[in-house]
Amino acid sequence: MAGFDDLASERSKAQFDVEEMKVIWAGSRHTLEVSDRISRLVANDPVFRKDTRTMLSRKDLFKNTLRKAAHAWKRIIELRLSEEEAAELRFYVDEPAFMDLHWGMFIPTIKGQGTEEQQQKWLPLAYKMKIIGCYAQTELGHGSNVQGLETTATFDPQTDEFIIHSPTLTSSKWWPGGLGKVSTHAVVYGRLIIDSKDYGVNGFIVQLRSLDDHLPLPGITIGDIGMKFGSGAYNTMDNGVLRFDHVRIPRDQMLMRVSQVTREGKLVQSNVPWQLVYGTMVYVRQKIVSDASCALSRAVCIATRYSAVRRQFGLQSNGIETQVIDYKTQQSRLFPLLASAYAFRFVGEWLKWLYMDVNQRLQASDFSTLPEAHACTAGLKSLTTSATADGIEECRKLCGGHGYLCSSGLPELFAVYIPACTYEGDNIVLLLQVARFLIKTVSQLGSGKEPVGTTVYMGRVEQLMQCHCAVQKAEDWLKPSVILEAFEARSMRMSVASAQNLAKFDNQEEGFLELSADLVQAAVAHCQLIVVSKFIEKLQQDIPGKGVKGQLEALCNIYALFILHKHLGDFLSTGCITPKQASLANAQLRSLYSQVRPNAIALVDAFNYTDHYLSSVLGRYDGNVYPKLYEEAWKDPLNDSVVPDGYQEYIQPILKQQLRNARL
Ligand SMILES: CC/C=C\C/C=C\C/C=C\C/C=C\C=C\C(=O)SCCNC(=O)CCNC(=O)[C@H](O)C(C)(C)COP(=O)(O)OP(=O)(O)OC[C@H]1O[C@@H](n2cnc3c(N)ncnc32)[C@H](O)[C@@H]1OP(=O)(O)O
Ligand SMILES: Cc1cc2nc3c(=O)[nH]c(=O)nc-3n(C[C@H](O)[C@H](O)[C@H](O)COP(=O)(O)OP(=O)(O)OC[C@H]3O[C@@H](n4cnc5c(N)ncnc54)[C@H](O)[C@@H]3O)c2cc1C
Repeated sequence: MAGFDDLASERSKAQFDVEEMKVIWAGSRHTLEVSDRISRLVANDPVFRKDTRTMLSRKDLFKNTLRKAAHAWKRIIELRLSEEEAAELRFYVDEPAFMDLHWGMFIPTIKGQGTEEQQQKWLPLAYKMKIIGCYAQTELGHGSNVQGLETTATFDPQTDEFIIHSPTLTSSKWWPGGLGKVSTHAVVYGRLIIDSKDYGVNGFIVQLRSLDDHLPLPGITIGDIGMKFGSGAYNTMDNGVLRFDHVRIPRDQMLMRVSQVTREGKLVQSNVPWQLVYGTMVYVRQKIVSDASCALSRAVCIATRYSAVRRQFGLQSNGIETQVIDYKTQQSRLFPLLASAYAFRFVGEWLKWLYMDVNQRLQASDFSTLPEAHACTAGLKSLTTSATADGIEECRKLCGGHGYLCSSGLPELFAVYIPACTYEGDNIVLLLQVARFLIKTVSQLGSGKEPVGTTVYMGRVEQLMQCHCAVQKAEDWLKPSVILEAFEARSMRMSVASAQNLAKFDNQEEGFLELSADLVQAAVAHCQLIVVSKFIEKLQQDIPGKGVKGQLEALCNIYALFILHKHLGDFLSTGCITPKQASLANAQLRSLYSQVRPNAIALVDAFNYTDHYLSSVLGRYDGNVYPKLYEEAWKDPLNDSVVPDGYQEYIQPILKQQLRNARL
């Protein structure tokens, strides 16, 4: 039968050890074991069913999410799951919910910005979920511009309290997830005012709702901000609005790791940089990069399996049509996304390491790597989420008409994913942060301050400004050193050109605004270089398993040459490569697609996704697409009755009218 046979035959063609690739994708044998076990546990639990999500009203959808969250918590306790296993369980439940913000932002903020004492007080309550918290930073009038927040926290020395207040409509907290209907507490960001002096934005732990009856505490107005894009999707989350009318909290509820307010109302700065107030965002951006590879690989898995099952045109001698995955156009759209999923996985792994490293250094009062950690998390968050959002939509198109059906899983995945381009920092705003970092690095070249970390290549500025690409034949593009040099030279030259253009302005801030579109492109080039170089570094590790390394090399080359092809203008205009070398890169890319083709299904099997997680008829492991699509259609509530509700009121009168007209 079509589908079953197609995928079985594809799997038999694989030229590498899929089980070993699963370990590489998971990160370790241990992680694979945990994620495999937990994903099956979730898939086999009827409470975690997802198939009716797009058909529920907002209220039913939300209540169902609450039910799932409560059930998830119950299972975590009953099974005594570790922190790692519990996080996996929440991941595979696959439904945005207040829990994400509680575990993903509220707790990390207290850990990162609270003193030892504050952590001892609040963390046990949060870990046991005796309180539920969210992260209330963004306001109706200000999101990107954190320093523009208007909420005030005024110290009252009489009572040793802060008075939290929303002075204007635009100061209403707006967007925080989990705030609208669930959270009992929030970390609220507001301006610290002491003795009428404004000391800028700080975080405060504020109780919002009664722990007895869940009603808002006096002075607090709170609610949900309304339906968001798509059906189901992010509407399981209660993004909220919050206003304060002179709400009092004890002084020790200001998060005081970065600066402290004494009983006398004196502000004392710690030796840590003030930017640690932004620390949770660095943590979450790092996490978002890892999650991008999950969302993209999920869409790619669906589109790849379906492309092997779907046949159109080109009758072969045996009378069957061509699998659409065999069309070169399909390959040239699909395989770069497959390669990107792997590339984002590895850069995510590296970023996790970078984040752990910066944290360890911070504990030892070494703050030197913080600016790089900020630039890398901001830039890679931007790059990977934009590519993933676009990639999911491309996968929908790769599945033709059926991709537009909710049962393909792609519309909901797209709707749930796209806000990642906005939350935790608008992607353009974040690239501008990277651009500032690059300009600063370029301006310090030659000053004796050597560039470090991901900008170390900038130390070779003279060589990179002059080098000529050595490619003479298509296979030369397979050499990692050739690819790296081309990407380094492009990034170096774009940053230097931006810095030179900026230097022509008397006012640097005005210049920065004027040149911001070019600066963003320079930032993108730098971030793409990071992704390519981390993929290449990954390949230098010991990679066991028959054929695994070869497949990863092919994917790494596809990623790099696809980016080169997409941004050819950059590479040509900076003189990094010639038009002839560009055309050789293209020829090499085509040949790489042919190399990956027989392995495509096995490469997506290596993600080890359950059908429950994919929630897609088109992406089913068994390939049994058509009977299941047919079956799924009949489940739609519209098909509950043969004659639809409304027939007598609305259809019949039209038909009768037409009949009369026809007789006239
Ligand atoms: C839920 C989590 C669980 C899992 C994650 C997985 C998926 C996520 C799921 C759901 C998401 C749900 C929630 C989403 C939550 C949110 O969106 S919370 C709100 C997030 N808001 C933002 O991201 C706002 C973006 N804006 C900013 O970050 C800043 O305002 C700014 C754009 C960086 C500008 O800052 P500022 O006005 O202070 O200006 P600069 O002059 O540009 O910077 C001053 C110096 O500080 C350095 N800097 C800036 N940011 C940081 C930082 N984060 N860390 C370290 N350093 C930083 C900057 O480089 C300047 O340095 P200098 O040049 O040396 O002076
Ligand atoms: C689903 C979702 C969940 C969220 N969850 C939370 C949460 O839990 N807690 C929380 O506090 N917040 C949350 N947010 C808010 C989120 O962090 C902000 O929406 C985000 O930081 C973008 O800010 P903004 O909305 O102010 O966009 P704006 O800054 O208003 O952006 C609008 C446009 O202006 C452009 N722009 C802005 N500034 C510049 C500039 N300097 N230069 C060039 N262009 C610029 C942007 O690129 C964009 O195109 C959430 C948002 C969403 C969508």
